[in-house]
Amino acid sequence: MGITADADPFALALRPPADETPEERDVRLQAEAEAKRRSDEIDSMLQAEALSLKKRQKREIRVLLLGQGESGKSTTLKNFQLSYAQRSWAAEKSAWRVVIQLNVVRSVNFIAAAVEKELEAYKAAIAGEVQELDPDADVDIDNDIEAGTSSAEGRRASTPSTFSSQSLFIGSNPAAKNLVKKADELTALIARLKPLYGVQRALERMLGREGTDEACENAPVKATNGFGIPKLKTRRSTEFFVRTTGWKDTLTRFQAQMRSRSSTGSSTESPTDVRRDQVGAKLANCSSDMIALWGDSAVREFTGKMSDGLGDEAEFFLGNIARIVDPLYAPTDEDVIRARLRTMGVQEHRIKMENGPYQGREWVVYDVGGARSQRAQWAKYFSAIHAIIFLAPISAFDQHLHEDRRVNRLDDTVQLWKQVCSNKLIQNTEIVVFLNKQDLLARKLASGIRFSSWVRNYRGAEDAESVSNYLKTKFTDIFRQSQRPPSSLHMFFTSVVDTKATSITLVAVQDGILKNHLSDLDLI
Ligand SMILES: Nc1nc2c(ncn2[C@@H]2O[C@H](COP(=O)(O)OP(=O)(O)OP(=O)(O)O)[C@@H](O)[C@H]2O)c(=O)[nH]1
Ligand SMILES: [Mg+2]
Repeated sequence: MGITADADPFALALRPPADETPEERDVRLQAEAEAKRRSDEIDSMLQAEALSLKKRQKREIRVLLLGQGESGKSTTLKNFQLSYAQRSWAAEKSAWRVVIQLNVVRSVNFIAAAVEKELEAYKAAIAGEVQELDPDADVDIDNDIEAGTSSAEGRRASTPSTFSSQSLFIGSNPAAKNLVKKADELTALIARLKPLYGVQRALERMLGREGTDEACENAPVKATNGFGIPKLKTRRSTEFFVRTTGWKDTLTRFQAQMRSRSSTGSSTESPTDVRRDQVGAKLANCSSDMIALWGDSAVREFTGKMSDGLGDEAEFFLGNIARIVDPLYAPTDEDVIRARLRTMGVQEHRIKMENGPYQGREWVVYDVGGARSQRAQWAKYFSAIHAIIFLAPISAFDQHLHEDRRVNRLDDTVQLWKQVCSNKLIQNTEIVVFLNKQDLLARKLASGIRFSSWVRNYRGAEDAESVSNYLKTKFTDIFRQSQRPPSSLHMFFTSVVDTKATSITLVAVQDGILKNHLSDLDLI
């Protein structure tokens, strides 16, 4: 049996009252007409908004940057900003000063703690107070700073046992023996650098320190061996990060305030001013000792033998200490490109093209955190993107993940690449691969580190071109297995710290994306 008007609760509710007068009827009809007019108005507003959003989206090129931690994703993003939005790049440049100073101080503290650890081990051996140092253990500089101790002091409190002074001393780094010849000089130098622990903390607070990524510490991840690479043990990952991009606005505003205060001659100092002044003074005081530490041949030899630990930015910034700690220091384009600030979560960046044939069009670039604990967040960005740029840092073939030292970085990249290729959500997406860090690969191979020692199946020459071509073939083979159209893969050899070469690569990337997405991008 069907529902009658009497049984339908909606019809019942909307039915005019049975005793409605003609006047009441007119009022009711007028109110109904007014309600309909307003509803139509809202509908057409929503329609217009949806249309304008669609139009805007048609003018967007949405790109997702993927790859393990330190693969060069954020550096690639900076290249987009430098190439396509020079005005906003210039406006934000000065905000990077604090990050760059933090990069320098962090590297110096890391080296000082590593050297100190070796010298303490040597002294203990000489004094007969031998304690076992784990040759594979890393300097946990963040914990030392928090605890207010040096790395070696912190370590002294750990379980002692015995072994021969010879093996103790040679333990962690074969280049360590040359440090001993200068033990007293280096110990005094490192003692003078102690104020830099406080400077590191202060700089982190200026950026809005958010702590460490507990989730990725000692993560029990099973190491897979795509290339048959040895595995090592875990270590803590405690690199500084900020979660949002807001720090740039805060620092830019702060710097603008400073400029206006100095131009008006105002002398009222805020706590941040005081902190900044103290940081500046301590940096200036330690400047010559920082330069001396990095300039020391034994220290340089020792750090050169540490494959994991110092970031790729370290060498560049340590070579420029005097310039960076100068009170009038203003970051250059290259400084900003090289600055390292770990990404957490997924950050959306809108880059409006300020010039060129696509002026007015907008890049929407999603920059993700690459550490293992971050990767679960990637998938929800897979839909509605035009392209993925996959960063493979191929110089890292002899290095291990910060978050899990059992896992070789090249091996991890290969596993990630397999996952990207087999993902069903991105079957129609352009895939761009940057076989990145070519400059470091060339340098590493030239220094005598052999690719074939780490990738046992490799039989080619030990030069960057041969190794890169070998990897290109391997990456292409994996892509082919996914049975996707070969035309959707674009592969480039890159060093994304080279901004000139990268800007040319980005034009090729843009052309590749636009060519294959003519139908869904509103092109002239
Ligand atoms: N020499 C050299 N350094 C590079 C290259 N690409 C990136 N770097 C450096 O490597 C470091 C890490 O780069 P990022 O761009 O921060 O890496 P990321 O992939 O964003 O890392 P997460 O944010 O941790 O996921 C930075 O200090 C860069 O300057 C390269 O091609 N050559
Ligand atoms: Mg990043």
